[in-house]
Amino acid sequence: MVMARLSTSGEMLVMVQTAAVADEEKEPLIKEIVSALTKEDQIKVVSIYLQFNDEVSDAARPNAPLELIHGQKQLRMRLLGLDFDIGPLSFYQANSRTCELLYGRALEWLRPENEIAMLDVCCGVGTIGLCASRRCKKVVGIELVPEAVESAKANAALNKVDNTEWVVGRAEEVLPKLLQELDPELEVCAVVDPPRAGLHTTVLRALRSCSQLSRMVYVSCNPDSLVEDIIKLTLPSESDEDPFVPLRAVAVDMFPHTLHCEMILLLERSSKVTDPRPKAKAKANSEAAATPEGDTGGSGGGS
Ligand SMILES: C[S@@+](CC[C@H](N)C(=O)[O-])C[C@H]1O[C@@H](n2cnc3c(N)ncnc32)[C@H](O)[C@@H]1O
Repeated sequence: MVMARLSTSGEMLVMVQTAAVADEEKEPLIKEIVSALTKEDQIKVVSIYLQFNDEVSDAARPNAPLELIHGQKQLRMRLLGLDFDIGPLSFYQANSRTCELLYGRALEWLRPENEIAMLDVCCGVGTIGLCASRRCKKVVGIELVPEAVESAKANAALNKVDNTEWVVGRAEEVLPKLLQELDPELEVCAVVDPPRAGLHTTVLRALRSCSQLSRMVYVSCNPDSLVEDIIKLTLPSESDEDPFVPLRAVAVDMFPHTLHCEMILLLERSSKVTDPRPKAKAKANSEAAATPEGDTGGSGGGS
């Protein structure tokens, strides 16, 4: 398996994954890979990693042996005026250009302004949180992969951002405690951007029951898990007076010529949203009253 990542300046990081090889086969294998990947002038391969993976999986595995066999450790990406250094094991959006549109719209809807604190749940190398950090009081990012969290910290320093905090761990283990320990005076908003499986029930419950959390943007690459999670965040229940309400949604064509896309969905607390339905109902009633004998234009029969 070969994973290739192209930077905005045309440089490439490549990770080659094979089954483990005997010690005496390793050197010749490395020589062959490096020579094959660097002889092409048109592609500037600046970093090559080799990972041994004996499991039945073609994904980058955080705990499998990994070796830098050529060039620099990380690839630099430029995004919305900031620089991000990323390694081979960290998630990074596949399409840099569309990614700017995605983050731009997500943050426009989220409005992480002034004194508000922002949670970046499943933050990867900290891209969304860092893009928001100059607008809000504080950003707290949570991410499972240690390499990505190290990059998020380094990326904050690289961009001279000093109001962020990055926590490594599973969101379902870290987030409930983190929300409980928040300064109660602080208003909070959140971006959640989980993997295809969506958010863990514990995370959904913690987000829903945190009254300081007024607004949330859900970024998703899987409409099935998005729908399931949104139902859990919005369905009215007797014990919860103030569920979230979905307000806006848009699809972003992150993967052109495929059936896949990213979704952005804005949720606000129901107490902060004016229900448009009474207005619509009042309008329909006044229109019906203005029609002679309330005639709706039909043949006169009831329904
Ligand atoms: C779709 S990516 C989004 C990353 C980042 N927001 C971005 O736009 O680049 C999902 C991220 O969630 C992380 N992740 C997966 N399961 C997680 C969990 N249980 N808790 C926290 N992070 C998790 C993955 O490692 C990955 O970085």
